[in-house]
Amino acid sequence: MTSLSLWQRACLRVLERSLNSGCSRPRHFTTSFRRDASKPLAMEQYGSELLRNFSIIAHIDHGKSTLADRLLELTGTIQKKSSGKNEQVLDKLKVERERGITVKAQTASMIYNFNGRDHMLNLIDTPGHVDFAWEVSRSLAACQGALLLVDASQGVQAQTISVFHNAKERGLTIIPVLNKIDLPAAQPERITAQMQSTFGIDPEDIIRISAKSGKGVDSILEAIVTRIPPPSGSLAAPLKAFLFDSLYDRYRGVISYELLGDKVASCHTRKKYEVTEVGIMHPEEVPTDSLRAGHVGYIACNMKESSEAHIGDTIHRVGEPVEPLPGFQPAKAMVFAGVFPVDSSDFPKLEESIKRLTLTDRSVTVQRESSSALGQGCRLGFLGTLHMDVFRQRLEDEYDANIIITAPTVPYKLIYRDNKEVFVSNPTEFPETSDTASRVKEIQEPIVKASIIVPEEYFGDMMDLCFSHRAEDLDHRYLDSGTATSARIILTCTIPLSEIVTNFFDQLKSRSSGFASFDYEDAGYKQSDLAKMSFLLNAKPVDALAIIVHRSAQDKIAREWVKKLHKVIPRQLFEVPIQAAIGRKVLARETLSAMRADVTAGLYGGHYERKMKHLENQKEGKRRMKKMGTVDLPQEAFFDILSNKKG
Ligand SMILES: Nc1nc2c(ncn2[C@@H]2O[C@H](COP(=O)(O)OP(=O)(O)OP(=O)(O)O)[C@@H](O)[C@H]2O)c(=O)[nH]1
Repeated sequence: MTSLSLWQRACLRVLERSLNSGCSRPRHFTTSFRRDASKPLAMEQYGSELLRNFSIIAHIDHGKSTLADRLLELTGTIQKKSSGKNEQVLDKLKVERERGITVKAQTASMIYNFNGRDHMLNLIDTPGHVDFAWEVSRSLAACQGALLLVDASQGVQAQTISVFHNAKERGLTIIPVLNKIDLPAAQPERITAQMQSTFGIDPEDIIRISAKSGKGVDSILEAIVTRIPPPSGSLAAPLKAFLFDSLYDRYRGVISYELLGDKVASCHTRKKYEVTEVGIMHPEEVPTDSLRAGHVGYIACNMKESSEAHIGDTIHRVGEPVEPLPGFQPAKAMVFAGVFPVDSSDFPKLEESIKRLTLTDRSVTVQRESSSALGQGCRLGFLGTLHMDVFRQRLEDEYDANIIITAPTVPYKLIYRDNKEVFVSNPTEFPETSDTASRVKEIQEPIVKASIIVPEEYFGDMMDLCFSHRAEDLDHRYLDSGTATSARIILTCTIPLSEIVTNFFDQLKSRSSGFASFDYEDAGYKQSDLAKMSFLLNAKPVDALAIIVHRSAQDKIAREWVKKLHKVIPRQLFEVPIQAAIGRKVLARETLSAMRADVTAGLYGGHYERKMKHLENQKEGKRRMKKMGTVDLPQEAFFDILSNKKG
């Protein structure tokens, strides 16, 4: 049998001079392209004036994926489901279906006949959660227009504002859409006024729809063609493709179309590749005879390493060098955690799975790390905690990995006395307090500018929540002008990132009965009084449990954690002190009592002294054990401690 690696190829989503593409695991749809399956799709009939590249942007759950499905159905790209089940076509990952969220931007091309001419509309679906803002900007870089979707019952939310500004800054044409007008709680007039006052949108431009029932959706298609400009680009110019996304497709077999046979090169790495296939996402891969100016599609080529695919790279034909297209801000990892295999012999397999997965999710950073408690592992950087959760779930779902993930840490900045700046995102590398005094001049932590939109009645609770998380510069204003019932307030503040990577979001939701929405953006670094807290079992620190804490909360955190450890660590043959310490100072302690085996059980009657002798021997044995004994912390205990952390 041919080895798997021979079938492995890299797929790159590209935007041909502002064209992109996407690949995903094949599923089967009946498509409206009544084409001869043995022949690739002819693309020359879609000149750039007949192309529209657009995205749907919205706050989480406002209906992007549902609208995408309706658009695909209306254009006959997919068949309408007779079951009426609202399973979303573009949410392809298992984790997306289970959680009902979009994590990974997907692409789909549809054909829409307007004024007697077939237009190709390329839709790039975007995620809504704040953690995935990078995916959103990446998608927007490939578009000329965006549908700004707002839920008619919920109105403008925190991410509606951030995605609107993101699209505006890129000069995209924005088509405002009011969704869910079928809901009894919909307040279209009020939300229209809100959109007008918040974004300066003309109410006349707002299209009212129900993505669920399909009402009004047809007018969106018309607006896409009439309001959004076509992509620019010239057929005569040399090939210039913007690399937008990449995917490692381990299941691909032989490719039947040797379409281009062209050699292309990357502006970034200068490496050359042979193109074995090009095509469009429809929403599955559909091979085409070519990709032309403005088209959004994919290139399959013989790329071996995931690290060779640089998002934002420009691809050109070998021998026809071009000026690279402007890339975009690389993703910035904000939350770091160690990932270790439960069975340490599984490390090579885990590392390989992580490598593969990072090709489909380029925002994750990877570094090897080793821990004396957990063995060999990887330190991964994520965009946020939801992103971390999703990545973990994908590792488990798609690669069958059995892993332990350590508590999340943010990247701290240490400024040494010689003015050298070092970023530390692993608590084990954080200096001890004595070190801090002698060599480190200043410790800084990342802060973010947060905005929370909440109905007036929860305002007090939100203020409390912010204060208890070290928020500063609090400010607020009313979002709804005038006398609307239950007016909504937008609260802004700066807050340390470390405070929101734990349970902030859960508390925000529960303390506002789910009504608050939250968004944040990077606001740089700020000096802070931080220290490394170690946890000691039997006087020995366990490296994988170390955390960085703010001094103001150190006692509380120390007490909580030792209690938790006490609960999950199994009793040993000897007594085990569990301590939390900063430097040499112990802040909290619990004692795990020894398991007492009845060493006298086998003795019949006998002398009292004989019994005592046995007990003394046992005591001595335990003392010896304790002296040299390390506490075996089972992996499940790690799992319990770390997964319970938020509780
Ligand atoms: N009543 C009603 N429900 C809708 C409508 N559009 C979407 N929904 C529902 O709203 C929920 C969220 O819809 P999605 O399409 O998953 O939202 P999304 O914006 O893609 O969510 P993310 O991908 O997580 O950002 C689903 O339960 C949909 O069925 C609508 O027009 N009317």
